[in-house]
Amino acid sequence: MIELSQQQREIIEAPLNPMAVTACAGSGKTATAVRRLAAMRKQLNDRHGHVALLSFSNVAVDTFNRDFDALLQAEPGSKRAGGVEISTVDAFVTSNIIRPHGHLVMRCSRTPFLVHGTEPFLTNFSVWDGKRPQPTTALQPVVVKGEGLQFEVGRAKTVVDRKTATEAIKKLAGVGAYSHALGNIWALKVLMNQPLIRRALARRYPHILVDEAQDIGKLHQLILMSLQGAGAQVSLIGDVNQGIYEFSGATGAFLKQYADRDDVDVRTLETNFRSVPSIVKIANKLSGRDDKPERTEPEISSGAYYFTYKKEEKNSALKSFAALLGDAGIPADDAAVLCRSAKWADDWAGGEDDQGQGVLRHFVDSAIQRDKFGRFDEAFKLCCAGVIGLLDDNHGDLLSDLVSRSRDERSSQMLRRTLWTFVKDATAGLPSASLIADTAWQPALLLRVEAMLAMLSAEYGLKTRGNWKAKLARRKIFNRPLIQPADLVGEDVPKFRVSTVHKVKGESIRGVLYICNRSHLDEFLGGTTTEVGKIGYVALTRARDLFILGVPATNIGEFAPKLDALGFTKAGK
Ligand SMILES: Nc1ncnc2c1ncn2[C@@H]1O[C@H](COP(=O)(O)OP(=O)(O)OP(=O)(O)O)[C@@H](O)[C@H]1O
Repeated sequence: MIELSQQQREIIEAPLNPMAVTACAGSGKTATAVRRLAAMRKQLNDRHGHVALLSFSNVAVDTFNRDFDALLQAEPGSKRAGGVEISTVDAFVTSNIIRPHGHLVMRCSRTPFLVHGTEPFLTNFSVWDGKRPQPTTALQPVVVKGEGLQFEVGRAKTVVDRKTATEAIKKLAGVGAYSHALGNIWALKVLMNQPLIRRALARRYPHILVDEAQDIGKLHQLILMSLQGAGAQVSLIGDVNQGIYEFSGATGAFLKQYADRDDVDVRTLETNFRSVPSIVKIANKLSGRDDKPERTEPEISSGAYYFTYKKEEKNSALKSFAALLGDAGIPADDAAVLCRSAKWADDWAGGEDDQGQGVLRHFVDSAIQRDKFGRFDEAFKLCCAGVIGLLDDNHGDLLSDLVSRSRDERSSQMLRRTLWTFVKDATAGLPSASLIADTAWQPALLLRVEAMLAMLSAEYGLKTRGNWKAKLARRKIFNRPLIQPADLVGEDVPKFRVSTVHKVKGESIRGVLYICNRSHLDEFLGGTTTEVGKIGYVALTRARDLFILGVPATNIGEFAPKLDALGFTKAGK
């Protein structure tokens, strides 16, 4: 059991008022939030009201659930209290607003369902961007100050004529479908048009506590403020320096502005329990904060270092990292190589050449996720997308039912189980990615998928599309395995978890190697004023004991003096 700090205790025990907690990295937001949740529930004198603790990832929600249960178990005689809900912001909005009430504003005659963009029936739903048709599901709503909603599409963020976009969105809504981004618009519309629903929700959730509040985007902000307008009290806890979702409109501004309101109780968490002092010191310099490290510097080599690497000699960089971990007594499975982008992470994990196209590509990627990375959840999602691509158009809503973890009907659960069995079983289900793709993997896939589709039709009445075999034809499939078997690599290269920084947000990792290019480094050193600067800050503050910065060999001359001045040590000195 941890001993709470005074700042943590004061937050947990504060009266039931709206609160804004700005906290530093590693400050124990998780422990504080679950205890605050329990304390709020105890204080709440309302049998029908629920206290909601919301965050932004399933990983965070799982952690909260686990810690909350552990907390209750530690209290003699207590069991999981009612009146508490822990979920993601999206799941909260979906289950409380979109699914039960969305049809009122979407004007559809069924329960609305989320589409992922890959469902074949979506080819009937496009929007003209002024030059070419684009998928309606690619529309991104952006709230523009003074102008309301604007819709952008594509990498170039082309602004689509508002009337054209609205018509396309309504057409999609007419069949009950909404994309992740559009769902929030419908939720907001329900709250704005239906005051009774708004008030009922505020009565059901009189207190809403949002973790990772720097990631609240404009539409989520409007949804929360609408509930607050109807009587709910909203509290926020977060760290603006870790706002790494600016690209999706989450600037951290809401958390900052909220703390300025007179009716909001403002608190701070300023002790870093995670990292050794030398890492906290650099984090302070980058963020302009003055957080206190709780830990003392261990005797064994720890802290913040840099070394150079060459892109074409990745293995040698990984070996150097392994050696530094060895010196610090950190096992490889408590270490990670972090990159700014998914493409880089793929490269550093020994990325595979692209194989497969269209629907077949989903199965290729599914096999790679399962066999190379052991990511079964991801493999399952991709496999579902592949199967849906082989079914008739009118099964458009199946994918969201299958992938979501929401309470589904029995038949849907059985279907999930059938597909899970297919994904897990490399001998009778999704073939092993180590098979030669064109002569062994694809033919096996075809046979096994055929058997599965026959079963889906017999057991669940799911109709297969006429040309399904053509969708699994050998297009862009080559005479080599989907993944290089480890024993073919030939060199004794240490295996590390390789990830984007975004994927490890919220985690503590003993040893971190953050691979940078020149511009990542430049922004890292510029502090937490830019998005890439914040990404570097998140990478740094994941590290408990050892943080290594990988600097391109060609840029070392320029950066070494700056890194030395910041408190880094050159590795091997
Ligand atoms: N009062 C405490 N005493 C000792 N350790 C603590 C205390 N509070 C939290 N911790 C520990 O600090 C570490 C960091 O906590 P946590 O992961 O919740 O940080 P966080 O605030 O969510 O950080 P970040 O935003 O950087 O992800 C955890 O190992 C946690 O157990």
